[in-house]
Amino acid sequence: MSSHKPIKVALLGCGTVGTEVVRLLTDQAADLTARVGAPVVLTGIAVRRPHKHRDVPAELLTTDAEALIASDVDVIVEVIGGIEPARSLLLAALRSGKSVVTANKALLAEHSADLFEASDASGADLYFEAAVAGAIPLLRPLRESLAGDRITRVMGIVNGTTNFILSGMDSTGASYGETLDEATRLGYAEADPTADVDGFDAASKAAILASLAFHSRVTAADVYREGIASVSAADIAAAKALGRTVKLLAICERVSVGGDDDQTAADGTPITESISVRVHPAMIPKSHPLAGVNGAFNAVFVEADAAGEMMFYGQGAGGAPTASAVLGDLVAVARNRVHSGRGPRESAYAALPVRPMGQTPTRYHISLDVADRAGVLSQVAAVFAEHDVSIAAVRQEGRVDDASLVIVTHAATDAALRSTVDKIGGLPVVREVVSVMRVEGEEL
Ligand SMILES: NC(=O)C1=CN([C@@H]2O[C@H](COP(=O)(O)OP(=O)(O)OC[C@H]3O[C@@H](n4cnc5c(N)ncnc54)[C@H](O)[C@@H]3O)[C@@H](O)[C@H]2O)C=CC1
Ligand SMILES: N[C@@H](CC=O)C(=O)O
Ligand code: NA
Repeated sequence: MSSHKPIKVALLGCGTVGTEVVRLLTDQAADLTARVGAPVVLTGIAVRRPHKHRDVPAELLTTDAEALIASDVDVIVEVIGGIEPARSLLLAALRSGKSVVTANKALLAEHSADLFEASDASGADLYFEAAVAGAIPLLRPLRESLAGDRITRVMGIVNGTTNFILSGMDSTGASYGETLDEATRLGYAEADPTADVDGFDAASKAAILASLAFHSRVTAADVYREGIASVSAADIAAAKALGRTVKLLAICERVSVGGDDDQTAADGTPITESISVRVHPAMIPKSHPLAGVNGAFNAVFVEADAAGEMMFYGQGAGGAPTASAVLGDLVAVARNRVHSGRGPRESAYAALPVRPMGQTPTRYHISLDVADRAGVLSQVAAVFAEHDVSIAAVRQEGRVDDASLVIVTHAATDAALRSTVDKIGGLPVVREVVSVMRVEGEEL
């Protein structure tokens, strides 16, 4: 039996994730006590609608989240989502020395500076493993296990809803709308699913990943973002024809600053390294390990100087998987309280600047419908040359009166590639730009 006084926990929000947190806390109470070294006791649940039917102890429900935070609880678990009132509630909790566990990526991607400052001022823990890639242990490896290495790249599928939709479109030809409804029914989608399909959710996660991986402060506003709304059946067919598949990727990578860039920091010192943080659909080869990640599963590749390549894979969304990560954090902060310890602090010391997307090296796949006559290829190739974009592969297929031309480029700046596509689209010999998509995960 434990001799330490109970660790009192208050839950804010009781929706998809909150309900599962209550279930796990209840079902595993004895094990949690043994693992923490003290009983972990849920003392209140703040909800918006107390009379709604939920499978949780009704006597714990309250609509007064502030009062719960002001009570003698040790840990606040926040699964409300969104910026306000979550931000004010968590700042109040941290300032009064309560440990905080949150799954709220939108909040962390915008207000981590304030939250970490409040956590530092009082010495209270701030844990958020559930905020990125659901159940998958990813943030703790970045913050702790890899803290002695130099991470160079983090690339992955971090949004379950969009991966569920793209997988459905690729495998069964299911429609976008049908699969989105199903993802919402299964508890994967955000309260407002446009956060998923427009890439905001993945961009928040990319900001959190880049901040931790590169010890820099990156907010959601710094992340280049494209969602999946523009991914068409033609894009998916074009990818399939080339042995590729389309995924919404979050990519965070170090980019060396070349001689031409000549960038300087505000204090005049030359910048030698920057980071690219971006979310967009991309074609990846079917042979790439991320290509086999389907449904609401997430997977994240991490590359580090000494460790080499690692991949983290598992359930990235849904009530129970997300609650697993919340409970893991809850055990960690409870243990810290029992042993008077503290989790890792934020380390934004490297302060690497985020590179504008236009200056980021990317590669494009371009599929064109062109007139089938002599000289077309040379006209198209001339536009690439004019923009200093080098072509890695070309495939041309003729038909009766028109032909298709598929081009994959070598890396060039995104701005040069965009200008190239714009100019090609205006050539009289080009009937239609059928598909344009970035290419990741292969060397040519
Ligand atoms: N559902 C998932 O797969 C995952 C969700 N998350 C995050 O977890 C958080 C919760 O997500 P879900 O449970 O899916 O959302 P949800 O919408 O099912 O639950 C949120 C609950 O909070 C309640 N709420 C809103 N304002 C409140 C207030 N002022 N006081 C008390 N309760 C209030 C809502 O009525 C709702 O029941 C979000 O930050 C989300 O981004 C993170 C990873 C995965
Ligand atoms: N809506 C999110 C939930 C988990 O973070 C997703 O679909 O991944
Ligand atoms: Na996680």
